[in-house]
Amino acid sequence: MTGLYTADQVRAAEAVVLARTPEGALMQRAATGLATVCLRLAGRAVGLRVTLLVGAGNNGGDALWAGAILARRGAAVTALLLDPDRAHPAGLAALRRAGARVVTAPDAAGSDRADLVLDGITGIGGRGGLRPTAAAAVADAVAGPGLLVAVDVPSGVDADTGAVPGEAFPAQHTVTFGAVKPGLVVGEGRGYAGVVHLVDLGLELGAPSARRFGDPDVAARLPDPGAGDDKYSRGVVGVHAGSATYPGAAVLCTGAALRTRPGLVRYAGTAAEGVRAAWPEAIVTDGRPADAGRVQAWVVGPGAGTDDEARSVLAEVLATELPVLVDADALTLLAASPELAHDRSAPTVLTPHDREFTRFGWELGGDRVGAARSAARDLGVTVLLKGDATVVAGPDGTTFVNGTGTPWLATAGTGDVLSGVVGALLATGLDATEAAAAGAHLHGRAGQLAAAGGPLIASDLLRHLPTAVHLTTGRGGGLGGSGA
Ligand SMILES: NC(=O)C1=CN([C@@H]2O[C@H](COP(=O)(O)OP(=O)(O)OC[C@H]3O[C@@H](n4cnc5c(N)ncnc54)[C@H](O)[C@@H]3O)[C@@H](O)[C@H]2O)[C@@H](O)CC1
Ligand SMILES: Nc1ncnc2c1ncn2[C@@H]1O[C@H](COP(=O)(O)OP(=O)(O)O)[C@@H](O)[C@H]1O
Ligand SMILES: [K+]
Repeated sequence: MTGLYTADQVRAAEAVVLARTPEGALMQRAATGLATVCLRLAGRAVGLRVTLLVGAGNNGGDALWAGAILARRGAAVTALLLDPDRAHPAGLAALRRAGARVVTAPDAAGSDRADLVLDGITGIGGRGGLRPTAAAAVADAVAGPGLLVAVDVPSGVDADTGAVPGEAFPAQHTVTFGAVKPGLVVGEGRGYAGVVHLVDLGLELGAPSARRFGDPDVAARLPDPGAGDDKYSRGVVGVHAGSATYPGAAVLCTGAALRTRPGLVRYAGTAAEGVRAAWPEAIVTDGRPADAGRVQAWVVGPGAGTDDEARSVLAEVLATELPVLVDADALTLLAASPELAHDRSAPTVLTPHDREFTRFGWELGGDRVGAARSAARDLGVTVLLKGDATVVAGPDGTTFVNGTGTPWLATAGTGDVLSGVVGALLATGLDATEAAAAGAHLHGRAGQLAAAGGPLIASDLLRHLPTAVHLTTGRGGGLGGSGA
C-alpha cells in the first residue's frame, strides 16, 4: 500500500525532523537521494552534461546540492538561476565550490545539448502555472535532447490535486522526497510526473490523505476458498444489466462477475437468453431482481435502459438492505432521483465516468480526489470516479487512487466489466470502498495483460481476469481455465 500525503502533511512531518537534525541535513538527504537516482538513470557521471533549472525556494536548493554532487563526480553542470537574488545560498555556494557554471541568461543554460535537465523551479511550494520566465526555460528544456527529471514535483503541477492550471514541466521521471504526493499519481499531474521515484527522508508520517493498493493489498482481500466453503459462503452476486436488444452489457458484466470468483452469479433481466448462452455457470431469470433468488450484493444498470421498468428495478434494488453497485443507465436514473440512495443502511457504490458524475450536479475541476470525496459525502455513498487514474472515495472520506490500467481501456464495454468485478467483491462481504478500489486495481491489471497482446476489446478483459487475480494473489487461486 502506498500512502499519498499532501504538501501540508509532508511539511508537518519535515518540521519534526528539522527540529532534531543539524541545519541542512534534511536537504542533504533529499539531494543525495536525487543525485543517486540521476546517476542510475544516466548510467555515468563523468562528462554528463547537466542543466539545473533553479527556482527561488528549497526546491531549487535540492537541485543545487544534487548538482554539486554530480559535478564532484565529473559531470559538467550548468545552473540557470531563475531568481538569482533568492537562489538557495548554501546550495549555490556548494555548487560553485564543486566547479559548476552558474548562469542567469536562459540561452546560456545549455538545455540544447544537455544529457539531463533537473527541474528545481518549484516543489510543494509552487502555486499556479509557471511564470513566463520559468515557462520559457522549461520550453527550451523540452526542445532539447536531455532526460527530463523533476525534483520532488514537476513544476507547475499542484502537488495536492494534480491540477495543472498553466505551463508545467513534463518530466520523464520525478524524484520525490519523504512521501508520494497525490498530484503525482492523479489528474493531469500524473501525465507530467513520468516514473515516480521515492526518496526516503525518514519522516514519521501519520495517516495518509489517500492510498494506492499494490498487488499484495488486493491479495489480502481475496482469500482462496477453504475446505469448509461452499458456493453460498463465497458470496452470491446479482446482476441486472443489458436488454433483449442489447445483451452485450449483460454478458460482459455477468462474465466479469464470474471471473472474479464469487461462489455464484445470478442474472435477472431481459437479456436472459444471451447471458444463458454465454455463461452456463450463471443462474438466469428473465424476471425482476426479486425473482432471482438470494444474493449478497447487486450490480444494476449497465445497458439496462432508462425507462420506467428500469427505474422501478433500481428502486427495488436500492430498497433492499444489500450492497448495491449503481452504474451506467442506473446512474442517469439515480441522478434524477438521488433520494433513492440517500437513506440506505447498506453500502451503495456509484461508478460514474465524468459525464455521469456531472449529471448529479457535482462539479469536476482539476481536483478529482476532492470532487469524488465531496460527492461521496454528499450522498453517503462510495464513489468510484473512472479515469486514467480512477479515484475511489467512501462516505467517511477514505480515499484510494488506482495505480493499474492502460489507456487501451478507453473502449466500449470495459466499464461493464468493472461493474461485474466490483459487484463480485462486494458480494464477498468486503468493505464497499475497499471492494471498489480492489476491483479497479484488478480491472486495470487485466487491461494491462490484455493490452500486452495489442489493442484490446472489453471481452479480452474477461480472459485475462483469472491471470490478474493470479498475479495479484500470487497463489493461482483463480477460476481455472483460460477461455472466456
Ligand atoms: N523543508 C525542508 O527542509 C525540505 C524541503 N525540501 C524541498 O523544498 C521544497 C519546498 O520548498 P519551498 O517551500 O521553499 O517552496 P518551493 O521551492 O517549492 O517553491 C517556492 C518558490 O517558488 C516560487 N514560485 C511559486 N509558484 C511559482 C510559479 N508558479 N512559477 C514560478 N515560481 C513560483 C515562489 O516565489 C517561491 O520562491 C520541497 O518541494 C522540496 O523540494 C527538501 O529539500 C526536503 C527538505
Ligand atoms: N485514458 C484511460 N486510461 C486508462 N483507463 C481508462 C482511460 N479511459 C477510460 N479508462 C477506463 O476504462 C473504463 C471505461 O468505462 P466506461 O466509460 O464506463 O465504459 P463503458 O460504458 O463503455 O463500459 C473505466 O474503467 C475507465 O477507468
Ligand atoms: K520541481
